[in-house]
Amino acid sequence: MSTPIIELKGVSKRFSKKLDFAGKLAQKLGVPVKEETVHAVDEVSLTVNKGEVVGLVGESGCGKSTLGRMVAGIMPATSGEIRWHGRELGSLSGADARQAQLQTQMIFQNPYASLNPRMRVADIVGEAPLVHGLTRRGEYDTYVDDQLRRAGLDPSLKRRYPHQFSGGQRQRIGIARALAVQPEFIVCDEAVAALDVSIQAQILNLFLDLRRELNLTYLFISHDLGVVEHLSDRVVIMYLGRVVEEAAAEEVFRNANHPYTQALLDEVPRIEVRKKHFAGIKGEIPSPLNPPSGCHFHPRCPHAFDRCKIERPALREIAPGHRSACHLNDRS
Ligand SMILES: Nc1ncnc2c1ncn2[C@@H]1O[C@H](COP(=O)(O)OP(=O)(O)OP(=O)(O)O)[C@@H](O)[C@H]1O
Repeated sequence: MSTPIIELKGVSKRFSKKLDFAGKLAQKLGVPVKEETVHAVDEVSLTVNKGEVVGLVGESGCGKSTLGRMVAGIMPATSGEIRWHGRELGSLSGADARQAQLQTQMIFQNPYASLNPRMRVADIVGEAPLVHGLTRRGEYDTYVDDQLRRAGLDPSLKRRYPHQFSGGQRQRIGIARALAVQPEFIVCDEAVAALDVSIQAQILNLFLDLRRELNLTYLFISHDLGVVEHLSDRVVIMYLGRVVEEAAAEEVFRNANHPYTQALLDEVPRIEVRKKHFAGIKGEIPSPLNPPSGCHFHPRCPHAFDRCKIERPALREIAPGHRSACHLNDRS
C-alpha cells in the first residue's frame, strides 16, 4: 500500500505584485493604485507517496517553484491544506516542525547561490547534522566524508570553498548537504537545468542511485519533460498555476491526454511518436496577473471550443491513475 508523505488539497498561492517606480510615485502622490495579484498556484491537489519519484513539469512561470517551496515547508500557502504524514504542516511546532523540516530537503538550480561562499565544504555539509545531533564532534569528520563520498565527491577536497569547484561539483556539495540531515524526501527544483548535458546525466544518475540506496522520495521539478522522463514514476503537468494532467510516467509519454501535455511532448526532440498530435505551442504563456477565464490553456489550444472559454475543467480520472483537466474528454 502506498503511504503519502505529502498531500496537497486545493492549495493556492497568491502574491501581491510589487509596485514599480510609477506605481510607487502615484501612491506617494495620493493617486489610488490598483493592487495586482499574481495567481502563482491555483487550487492544486497532489500526493507524493513514500518511495515515489514525481516529476512536476511546466513552462517557466507556471508556479512549479512556488509549489515546491510550499511542499518543502519554506513558504506558506494562501489557502488549502498541506499535510505531512497526515498532519497539517503549518500547525506543527517544536520537535515535530523540526523533524518535518529536516525530513524534507530542497535542492536548487543554482547551488552556488545556496552555498555560503565563506564556509568550507566540510562545514557546509557538517553544520546542520551537528546542530541537530545527527553526529557528534568525535565522529564529525567521518560523517562528513561519508556524505561527500555518497554524493560522488572526494573527501580530501573538503577544506576547500565552493568557488574552487565546478558547477557539477557544487551541485554535488548541495546534494551532500541535503543528505547529511538524513531526509526521506527531496524536492529538486530545476536541479540540473544549469549544468552541461553530460554533467546533467551524471547528476540524474546520482539521484537514481541515491534513491535506491537510501529509499528516497523525490519531487523533481523541471521545465524539461526529457529530463523528467529519465527518472520519474509519475508525472504531473502544470499550466499557469493549475495541474492539467497527472499519470504514470509511461502513460504520459505514450498516451498524453491534455493538449498542453501533447504540445510539451512535441517539443522534446528525441521522441518521434508524439509528433502526430500538435505542432508546437502557439503564443506566449499568459500573465498569472490576469489568467484567462475557463481553461487557462484555451487561448493557445487548437481544440478549444466555447465551453473552454467559460468553464474551468475539473481534473478527473480518465483511466486508472490517469487524471486530466480537459473538456474534450466529455465530448467523446
Ligand atoms: N515572491 C514573489 N512575489 C511576487 N510574485 C512571485 C513571487 N514568487 C513567484 N512569483 C510569481 O509567481 C509566478 C510563478 O512563479 P514560479 O517561480 O513559481 O514559477 P516556475 O514555474 O517555477 O518558473 P521558473 O522556472 O521560471 O522559476 C510567476 O509569475 C512569478 O513571477
